Amino acid sequence: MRRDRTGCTRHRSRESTMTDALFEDAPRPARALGPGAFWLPGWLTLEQQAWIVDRFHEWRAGPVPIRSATVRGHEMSVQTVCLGWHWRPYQYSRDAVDVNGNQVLAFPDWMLRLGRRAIVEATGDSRSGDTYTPDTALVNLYDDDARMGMHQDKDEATLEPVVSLSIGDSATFRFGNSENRNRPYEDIELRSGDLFVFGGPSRLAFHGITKVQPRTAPTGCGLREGRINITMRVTGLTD
Ligand SMILES: O=C(O)CCC(=O)C(=O)O
Ligand SMILES: [Fe+2]
Repeated sequence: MRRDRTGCTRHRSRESTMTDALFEDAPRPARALGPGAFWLPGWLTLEQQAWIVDRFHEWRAGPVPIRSATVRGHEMSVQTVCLGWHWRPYQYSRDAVDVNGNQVLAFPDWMLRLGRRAIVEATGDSRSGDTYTPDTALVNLYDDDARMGMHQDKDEATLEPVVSLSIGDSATFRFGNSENRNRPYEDIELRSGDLFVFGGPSRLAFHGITKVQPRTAPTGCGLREGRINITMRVTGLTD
Protein backbone atom coordinates (compact mmCIF):
# COMPACT_ATOMS: atom_id res chain seq x y z
CA MET A 1 0.00 0.00 0.00
CA ARG A 2 1.31 3.47 -0.80
CA ARG A 3 0.23 7.04 -0.95
CA ASP A 4 0.60 8.92 -4.21
CA ARG A 5 1.27 12.64 -4.55
CA THR A 6 -2.39 13.51 -4.03
CA GLY A 7 -2.47 11.55 -0.78
CA CYS A 8 -4.51 8.84 -2.46
CA THR A 9 -4.16 5.38 -0.95
CA ARG A 10 -3.73 2.55 -3.40
CA HIS A 11 -2.99 -1.13 -3.11
CA ARG A 12 0.02 -2.04 -5.17
CA SER A 13 1.74 -5.19 -6.19
CA ARG A 14 5.52 -5.35 -5.83
CA GLU A 15 5.87 -5.10 -9.57
CA SER A 16 3.72 -1.99 -9.92
CA THR A 17 5.62 -0.36 -7.07
CA MET A 18 8.83 -0.89 -9.03
CA THR A 19 7.40 0.40 -12.29
CA ASP A 20 6.01 3.54 -10.64
CA ALA A 21 9.47 5.01 -10.58
CA LEU A 22 9.76 4.41 -14.32
CA PHE A 23 6.28 5.48 -15.36
CA GLU A 24 5.05 8.14 -12.94
CA ASP A 25 1.95 10.12 -13.86
CA ALA A 26 3.08 13.09 -15.89
CA PRO A 27 3.13 16.25 -13.76
CA ARG A 28 0.30 18.64 -14.51
CA PRO A 29 1.69 22.16 -14.21
CA ALA A 30 -0.59 25.19 -13.92
CA ARG A 31 -1.15 26.89 -17.26
CA ALA A 32 -3.14 29.56 -19.06
CA LEU A 33 -5.47 28.47 -21.87
CA GLY A 34 -5.90 32.02 -23.06
CA PRO A 35 -5.78 35.57 -21.66
CA GLY A 36 -7.60 35.46 -18.31
CA ALA A 37 -8.16 31.66 -18.39
CA PHE A 38 -6.12 29.70 -15.87
CA TRP A 39 -6.01 26.00 -15.04
CA LEU A 40 -4.48 24.97 -11.70
CA PRO A 41 -4.51 21.16 -11.52
CA GLY A 42 -4.76 19.52 -8.11
CA TRP A 43 -5.55 22.79 -6.33
CA LEU A 44 -7.80 21.36 -3.61
CA THR A 45 -6.41 18.74 -1.23
CA LEU A 46 -8.31 15.46 -0.88
CA GLU A 47 -9.31 16.56 2.61
CA GLN A 48 -10.82 19.79 1.28
CA GLN A 49 -12.60 17.90 -1.49
CA ALA A 50 -14.15 15.42 0.97
CA TRP A 51 -15.25 18.28 3.24
CA ILE A 52 -16.92 20.07 0.33
CA VAL A 53 -18.68 16.83 -0.69
CA ASP A 54 -20.11 16.63 2.85
CA ARG A 55 -21.49 20.17 2.39
CA PHE A 56 -22.87 19.13 -1.01
CA HIS A 57 -24.97 16.42 0.64
CA GLU A 58 -26.50 19.13 2.85
CA TRP A 59 -27.18 21.47 -0.09
CA ARG A 60 -28.73 18.81 -2.31
CA ALA A 61 -31.47 18.07 0.24
CA GLY A 62 -32.95 21.53 0.29
CA PRO A 63 -34.58 23.97 1.00
CA VAL A 64 -34.46 23.78 -2.78
CA PRO A 65 -33.61 20.19 -3.72
CA ILE A 66 -31.18 19.42 -6.51
CA ARG A 67 -32.88 19.13 -9.88
CA SER A 68 -32.29 19.05 -13.63
CA ALA A 69 -33.21 22.42 -15.10
CA THR A 70 -35.43 22.39 -18.18
CA VAL A 71 -34.05 24.19 -21.21
CA ARG A 72 -36.47 24.77 -24.10
CA GLY A 73 -38.57 21.78 -23.01
CA HIS A 74 -35.63 19.43 -22.45
CA GLU A 75 -34.26 18.36 -19.09
CA MET A 76 -30.54 18.94 -18.75
CA SER A 77 -28.57 15.74 -18.07
CA VAL A 78 -26.77 17.57 -15.25
CA GLN A 79 -28.49 18.16 -11.90
CA THR A 80 -27.99 21.55 -10.25
CA VAL A 81 -28.39 23.07 -6.80
CA CYS A 82 -27.62 26.75 -6.23
CA LEU A 83 -26.31 28.90 -3.38
CA GLY A 84 -26.90 32.63 -2.93
CA TRP A 85 -29.02 33.08 -6.04
CA HIS A 86 -31.08 30.44 -7.82
CA TRP A 87 -30.31 29.99 -11.51
CA ARG A 88 -32.83 28.82 -14.04
CA PRO A 89 -32.50 29.18 -17.79
CA TYR A 90 -31.65 32.02 -18.26
CA GLN A 91 -31.97 34.19 -15.16
CA TYR A 92 -31.28 34.43 -11.46
CA SER A 93 -33.79 34.89 -8.63
CA ARG A 94 -33.65 34.48 -4.85
CA ASP A 95 -36.57 32.05 -4.89
CA ALA A 96 -36.60 28.84 -6.90
CA VAL A 97 -39.82 29.63 -8.74
CA ASP A 98 -39.30 26.71 -11.15
CA VAL A 99 -38.76 24.17 -8.33
CA ASN A 100 -40.65 24.69 -5.05
CA GLY A 101 -40.65 28.45 -4.57
CA ASN A 102 -38.27 28.29 -1.60
CA GLN A 103 -35.35 30.65 -1.14
CA VAL A 104 -31.97 29.08 -1.82
CA LEU A 105 -29.31 28.73 0.87
CA ALA A 106 -27.01 31.68 1.52
CA PHE A 107 -23.65 31.86 -0.23
CA PRO A 108 -21.24 30.62 2.47
CA ASP A 109 -18.42 32.76 3.87
CA TRP A 110 -15.89 29.96 3.49
CA MET A 111 -16.68 29.80 -0.21
CA LEU A 112 -16.11 33.55 -0.58
CA ARG A 113 -12.69 33.15 1.04
CA LEU A 114 -11.91 30.14 -1.16
CA GLY A 115 -12.98 32.06 -4.27
CA ARG A 116 -10.72 34.97 -3.36
CA ARG A 117 -7.75 32.70 -2.82
CA ALA A 118 -8.49 30.98 -6.13
CA ILE A 119 -8.43 34.30 -7.99
CA VAL A 120 -5.21 35.43 -6.33
CA GLU A 121 -3.42 32.15 -6.98
CA ALA A 122 -4.69 31.84 -10.55
CA THR A 123 -3.98 35.41 -11.65
CA GLY A 124 -1.00 36.21 -9.41
CA ASP A 125 -2.71 39.54 -8.62
CA SER A 126 -2.84 39.82 -4.82
CA ARG A 127 -5.14 42.90 -4.90
CA SER A 128 -7.93 40.96 -6.62
CA GLY A 129 -8.31 38.99 -3.39
CA ASP A 130 -9.86 41.98 -1.62
CA THR A 131 -12.39 42.87 -4.26
CA TYR A 132 -13.63 39.61 -5.79
CA THR A 133 -17.06 38.99 -4.22
CA PRO A 134 -18.92 36.02 -5.71
CA ASP A 135 -22.57 35.89 -4.57
CA THR A 136 -23.79 32.74 -6.30
CA ALA A 137 -22.56 29.22 -6.87
CA LEU A 138 -24.04 26.71 -9.29
CA VAL A 139 -23.28 23.22 -8.06
CA ASN A 140 -23.65 20.63 -10.80
CA LEU A 141 -23.78 16.87 -10.36
CA TYR A 142 -22.80 14.72 -13.34
CA ASP A 143 -23.50 11.00 -13.61
CA ASP A 144 -21.64 8.77 -16.10
CA ASP A 145 -23.70 9.96 -19.07
CA ALA A 146 -24.17 13.62 -18.21
CA ARG A 147 -22.81 16.32 -20.51
CA MET A 148 -23.02 20.05 -20.81
CA GLY A 149 -23.27 21.58 -24.27
CA MET A 150 -21.12 24.51 -25.36
CA HIS A 151 -22.43 27.73 -23.81
CA GLN A 152 -21.40 31.11 -22.41
CA ASP A 153 -21.96 32.07 -18.76
CA LYS A 154 -23.70 35.33 -19.54
CA ASP A 155 -26.69 35.60 -17.22
CA GLU A 156 -24.62 37.68 -14.79
CA ALA A 157 -24.75 41.47 -14.91
CA THR A 158 -20.96 41.74 -14.39
CA LEU A 159 -17.92 40.39 -16.17
CA GLU A 160 -16.14 39.41 -12.95
CA PRO A 161 -14.31 36.07 -13.29
CA VAL A 162 -15.88 32.64 -12.82
CA VAL A 163 -14.14 30.25 -10.40
CA SER A 164 -14.70 26.56 -11.17
CA LEU A 165 -13.84 23.62 -8.88
CA SER A 166 -14.14 19.96 -9.82
CA ILE A 167 -14.48 16.95 -7.50
CA GLY A 168 -14.94 13.25 -8.27
CA ASP A 169 -14.70 11.66 -11.71
CA SER A 170 -12.53 13.30 -14.33
CA ALA A 171 -14.25 15.01 -17.25
CA THR A 172 -13.33 16.41 -20.62
CA PHE A 173 -13.78 20.17 -20.50
CA ARG A 174 -13.92 21.99 -23.83
CA PHE A 175 -12.80 25.60 -23.64
CA GLY A 176 -13.34 27.64 -26.75
CA ASN A 177 -13.52 31.14 -28.14
CA SER A 178 -15.92 34.01 -27.43
CA GLU A 179 -17.42 34.12 -30.95
CA ASN A 180 -19.20 30.80 -31.33
CA ARG A 181 -19.29 27.21 -30.07
CA ASN A 182 -17.02 25.92 -32.85
CA ARG A 183 -13.24 25.78 -33.21
CA PRO A 184 -10.84 27.00 -32.10
CA TYR A 185 -11.27 25.22 -28.80
CA GLU A 186 -9.10 23.09 -26.55
CA ASP A 187 -10.09 19.93 -24.68
CA ILE A 188 -8.53 19.42 -21.27
CA GLU A 189 -9.16 16.81 -18.58
CA LEU A 190 -10.45 18.35 -15.37
CA ARG A 191 -9.68 15.97 -12.51
CA SER A 192 -10.75 15.90 -8.91
CA GLY A 193 -9.34 18.94 -7.12
CA ASP A 194 -8.67 21.01 -10.24
CA LEU A 195 -9.31 24.75 -10.31
CA PHE A 196 -10.23 26.63 -13.47
CA VAL A 197 -10.69 30.40 -13.56
CA PHE A 198 -11.95 32.37 -16.54
CA GLY A 199 -12.19 36.11 -16.59
CA GLY A 200 -10.95 39.15 -18.51
CA PRO A 201 -10.92 38.59 -22.29
CA SER A 202 -11.91 34.91 -21.73
CA ARG A 203 -14.92 35.62 -19.51
CA LEU A 204 -17.44 35.00 -22.30
CA ALA A 205 -15.62 32.07 -23.90
CA PHE A 206 -17.90 29.20 -24.91
CA HIS A 207 -17.26 26.06 -22.85
CA GLY A 208 -18.83 22.71 -22.02
CA ILE A 209 -18.33 19.17 -20.77
CA THR A 210 -18.17 16.60 -23.57
CA LYS A 211 -17.59 13.48 -21.46
CA VAL A 212 -17.29 12.17 -17.92
CA GLN A 213 -14.77 9.37 -17.35
CA PRO A 214 -16.59 6.94 -15.03
CA ARG A 215 -14.75 5.40 -12.07
CA THR A 216 -11.84 7.83 -12.12
CA ALA A 217 -12.64 9.60 -8.81
CA PRO A 218 -9.62 9.24 -6.49
CA THR A 219 -10.04 7.42 -3.20
CA GLY A 220 -10.57 9.92 -0.41
CA CYS A 221 -12.18 12.71 -2.45
CA GLY A 222 -15.56 11.97 -0.84
CA LEU A 223 -17.33 10.82 -4.00
CA ARG A 224 -17.22 7.21 -5.06
CA GLU A 225 -18.86 7.95 -8.38
CA GLY A 226 -20.00 10.94 -10.38
CA ARG A 227 -18.61 14.41 -10.63
CA ILE A 228 -19.39 17.66 -8.87
CA ASN A 229 -18.53 21.00 -10.39
CA ILE A 230 -18.95 24.26 -8.50
CA THR A 231 -18.88 27.57 -10.36
CA MET A 232 -18.77 30.76 -8.30
CA ARG A 233 -19.95 33.91 -10.03
CA VAL A 234 -20.69 37.57 -9.32
CA THR A 235 -24.30 38.16 -10.40
CA GLY A 236 -24.19 41.95 -10.04
CA LEU A 237 -27.80 41.74 -8.86
CA THR A 238 -29.38 43.30 -5.78
CA ASP A 239 -32.68 42.37 -4.19
O1 LIG B 1 -18.85 21.25 -15.16
C1 LIG B 1 -18.06 22.10 -15.57
O2 LIG B 1 -16.84 21.97 -15.47
C2 LIG B 1 -18.59 23.35 -16.24
C3 LIG B 1 -19.91 23.81 -15.69
C4 LIG B 1 -20.43 25.03 -16.39
O3 LIG B 1 -19.94 25.43 -17.40
C5 LIG B 1 -21.58 25.76 -15.83
O4 LIG B 1 -22.13 25.37 -14.79
O5 LIG B 1 -21.95 26.79 -16.43
FE1 LIG C 1 -20.63 27.44 -17.83
